[in-house]
Amino acid sequence: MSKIVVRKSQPLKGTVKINGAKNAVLPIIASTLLAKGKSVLKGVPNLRDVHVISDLLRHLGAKVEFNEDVLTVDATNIDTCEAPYELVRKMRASFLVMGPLLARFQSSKISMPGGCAIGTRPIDLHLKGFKSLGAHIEMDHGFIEAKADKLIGTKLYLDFPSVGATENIMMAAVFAEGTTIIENVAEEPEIVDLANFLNEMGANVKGAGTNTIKVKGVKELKGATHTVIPDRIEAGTYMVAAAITKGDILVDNVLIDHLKPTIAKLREVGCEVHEMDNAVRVIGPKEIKPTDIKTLPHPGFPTDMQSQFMALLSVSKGTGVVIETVFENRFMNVPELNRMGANIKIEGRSAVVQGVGQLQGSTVNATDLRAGAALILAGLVSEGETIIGDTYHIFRGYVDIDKKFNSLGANIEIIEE
Ligand SMILES: CC(=O)N[C@H]1[C@@H](OP(=O)(O)OP(=O)(O)OC[C@H]2O[C@@H](n3ccc(=O)[nH]c3=O)[C@H](O)[C@@H]2O)O[C@H](CO)[C@@H](O)[C@@H]1O
Ligand SMILES: C=C(OP(=O)(O)O)C(=O)O
Repeated sequence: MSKIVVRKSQPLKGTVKINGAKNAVLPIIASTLLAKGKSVLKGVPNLRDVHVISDLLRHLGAKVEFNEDVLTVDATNIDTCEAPYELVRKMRASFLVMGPLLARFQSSKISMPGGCAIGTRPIDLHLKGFKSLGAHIEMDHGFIEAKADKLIGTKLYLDFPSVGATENIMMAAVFAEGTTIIENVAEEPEIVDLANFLNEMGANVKGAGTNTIKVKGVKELKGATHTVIPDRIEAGTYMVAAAITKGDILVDNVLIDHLKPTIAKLREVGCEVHEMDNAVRVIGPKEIKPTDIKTLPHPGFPTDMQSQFMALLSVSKGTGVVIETVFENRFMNVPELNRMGANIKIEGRSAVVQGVGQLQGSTVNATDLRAGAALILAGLVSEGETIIGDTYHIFRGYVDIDKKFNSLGANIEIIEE
């Protein structure tokens, strides 16, 4: 397995181009199962997770090709509606094939996704939605089997605006008889991108981006061509890199509207942030001011940016509090940052981050994807070398992370072992 070595760097300067969003493309790829004919997805990031879901679709019988950043899927012929453990355990988003398979074939059997380093991550809300549409759900030997004679439009209220449940139920409802109204849904930009793609394929989905989505059942979907939205979390990570290294980075290919909470917090810590049409320039402050952060469903501060800001606050001039309300266990990177000399204390769902003058390079482990990104950010301003293990988490979500950082003046090396 590879390790990432990060050496202390000068202030990072230059331009970095952001790839398509992992969290948009995964549900969109799953949704291609709904259509007969070929779908062409553009701006697809070359990430481990994209390869995992492509393999899952191939296992089901779809034809999938991935060249440069274009992924084509033809799911006209599907051989099986069963997704095995080996494919689902690699990535929780694999469970997103259940909604489309149930919608198109009235049957689907998917291995239960496990928890992960950030929480137990149950799927009860997904199942509640399928049941409400008329599916019968059974759990058997670690599999969840959903079956229906036919799905019928329904009205349901999500107890929590879960991103995955909103996506899965929205996809399950596209062929249901009548109209499905889902209330208290997630409003993330990735939900809007999925709804746009579904509509491009011929679905009738309204309200994505608000807290109520209405899906009017249609008879069939056809393949469509779609460009995936830019990755707001990858963008945010490079924006924090400008702040922590006191550099000056132009982050290109972004949608400013999706970056509002990140921009607001960067301004609070003293950054100069210039918003442009499709780019944002972040100039780091001489001294990083502390701030408080509370993660929330969109449009609140994204949990996927929490770890990166934790690294930033570790070197601020003062004390900040980070409250994680979305996942119950997303502070696994705190002991790793503390190994690097940070001063962070956890109290339940809050972390009190007292800024220190200097971090020290250490041997640390990426406990999850964004925790890994946070360790890279911390490594950029640590004395000496930071050696990061369990790097596969990082490659789930960041394309060419070493090359992109090095083009800005960093000294990051991937060592294959
Ligand atoms: C591939 C993808 O898009 N991943 C994102 C997605 O994950 P994911 O879709 O898994 O996240 P959810 O929004 O579903 O989870 C949020 C919270 O709801 C809980 N929950 C969820 C479903 C359910 O049936 N029951 C339940 O209790 C979860 O345990 C968690 O505490 O949204 C998260 C929240 O913005 C992001 O951090 C992830 O990067
Ligand atoms: C938690 C994340 O992803 P996933 O839901 O795929 O684990 C993430 O992108 O930070």
